[in-house]
Amino acid sequence: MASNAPVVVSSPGKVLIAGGYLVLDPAYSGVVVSTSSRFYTVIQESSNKSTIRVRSPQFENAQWSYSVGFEPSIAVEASSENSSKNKFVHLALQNTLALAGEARGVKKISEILSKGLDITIVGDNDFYSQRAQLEALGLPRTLSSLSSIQPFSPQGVSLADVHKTGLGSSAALITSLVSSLLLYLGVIPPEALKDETHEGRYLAHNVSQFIHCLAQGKIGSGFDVSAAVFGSHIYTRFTPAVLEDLMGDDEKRARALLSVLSTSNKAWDHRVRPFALPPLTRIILADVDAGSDTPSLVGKVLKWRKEDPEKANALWNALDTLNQTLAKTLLHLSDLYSKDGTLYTRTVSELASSKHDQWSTQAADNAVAASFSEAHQISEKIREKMREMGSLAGVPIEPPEQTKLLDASISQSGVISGGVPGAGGYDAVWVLVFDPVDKQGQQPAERIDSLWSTYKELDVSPLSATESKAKGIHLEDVNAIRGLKELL
Ligand SMILES: Nc1ncnc2c1ncn2[C@@H]1O[C@H](COP(=O)(O)OP(=O)(O)OP(=O)(O)O)[C@@H](O)[C@H]1O
Ligand SMILES: C[C@@](O)(CCOP(=O)(O)O)CC(=O)O
Repeated sequence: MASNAPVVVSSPGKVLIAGGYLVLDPAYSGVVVSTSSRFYTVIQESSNKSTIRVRSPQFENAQWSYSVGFEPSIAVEASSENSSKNKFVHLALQNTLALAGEARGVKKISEILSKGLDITIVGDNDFYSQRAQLEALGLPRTLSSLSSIQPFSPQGVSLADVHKTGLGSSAALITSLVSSLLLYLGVIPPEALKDETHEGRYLAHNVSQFIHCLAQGKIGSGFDVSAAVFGSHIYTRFTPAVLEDLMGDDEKRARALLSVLSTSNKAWDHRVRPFALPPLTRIILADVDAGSDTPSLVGKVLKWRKEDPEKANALWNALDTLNQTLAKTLLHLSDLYSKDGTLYTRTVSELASSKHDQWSTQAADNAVAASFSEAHQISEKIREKMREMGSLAGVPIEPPEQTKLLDASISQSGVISGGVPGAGGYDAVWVLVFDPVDKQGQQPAERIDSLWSTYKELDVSPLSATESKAKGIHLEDVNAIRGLKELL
């Protein structure tokens, strides 16, 4: 694929709307929604022989040079002149190039790299808190203010100091970087990034999943990388054993990279089942400025599960049934739309201007209203169980401050459901609202916007993301992405 035209590959961020904690166990599944906010990796040929230069122009001090050696095997070395390190980028380069060497032969890879590479990485504004930008522009924290911030806005800080919003920046970054390299080095064809079921996409998944685990120093559930590769879906994790051999030992890694990461390795047992939010709805995310430490929440919940397995398993089974029912109900709504779009569209317009407790009248003889009402009730039960898990494990999964914010949000007209994403804590919420075709009067999204921007008890800032319907990794045209070409 090496050519003079830049190769641009994007990957979406994620929101785990159901299945936090449970998704760590292959016996359960999580419902993950991919976001319109994406990471973009641009690869261009450079004139620096066997040198790879990587830039992240949104950050201070974020340019790294690497030299590539080919004898006795492919080795990527960071230049001693780099003023900072980027472990995620370095490991992605080292392991993707090594795998490409195994797949295509070291000679071929050294030919492709004979001119060197210039790589530019950017993330949509949503991945990083835009509070400071909005303040500098004198704008309120609303959805419309966000659209006036320049794309890929400079953050004015180094990567180490940036305030992330929880959309999975490192997973989206690794996936777009790894996939763009696999494409550039001819390991996968462009079709892999267009066709949802192409084998090359599965390879991009396995390689990204491994490198993300290696960079994070642990084998997590991997739902974030999976969303970055495949888009919204119902995710069941892989058994961690598949990666164990590659995690610690450099020697084993050098020998077994391709055989472990190959799509023919049957030890990859993760499952990706289709999911999408219902038509004429919109997810709205908020960054809440009261960070919590996900690893410590996870550690405590898993410790509680070990100590009190009977109670924990009963709670997890009940939660899983609710999570799967929520996914099924939301998917059923897409079916109802396909069967009778007119009824569906009309019902959404009606429900959009009333509160969830008034939907039961329509629900009696309208399957669309009944399913939306059910989706509301199930997600409230999920919140209840997540709070119960929090209090049993002694961790703030949906702390009282977030309960108040969510209750106030969900009681607005036209709001279907909501919750704390992923591991929960203080730092984010999501809500699902109607987005009717017929936009008369105040819209549900505007009600949420106005509630959040005037909310006094917590510092809430919306994100601009909606659900990405483009299924995961995407091959882009540099001219079609606003603000990208100017950064190259
Ligand atoms: N724009 C970028 N350019 C280069 N590297 C980046 C960029 N954004 C993130 N990274 C890499 O990802 C690392 C952050 O990973 P970490 O796992 O802490 O984030 P995360 O959990 O994915 O965050 P969040 O889910 O809040 O977005 C950074 O230290 C850096 O190595
Ligand atoms: C708690 C957990 O299930 C989800 C964490 O998700 P998030 O980073 O809070 O979006 C951990 C994991 O799946 O890796």
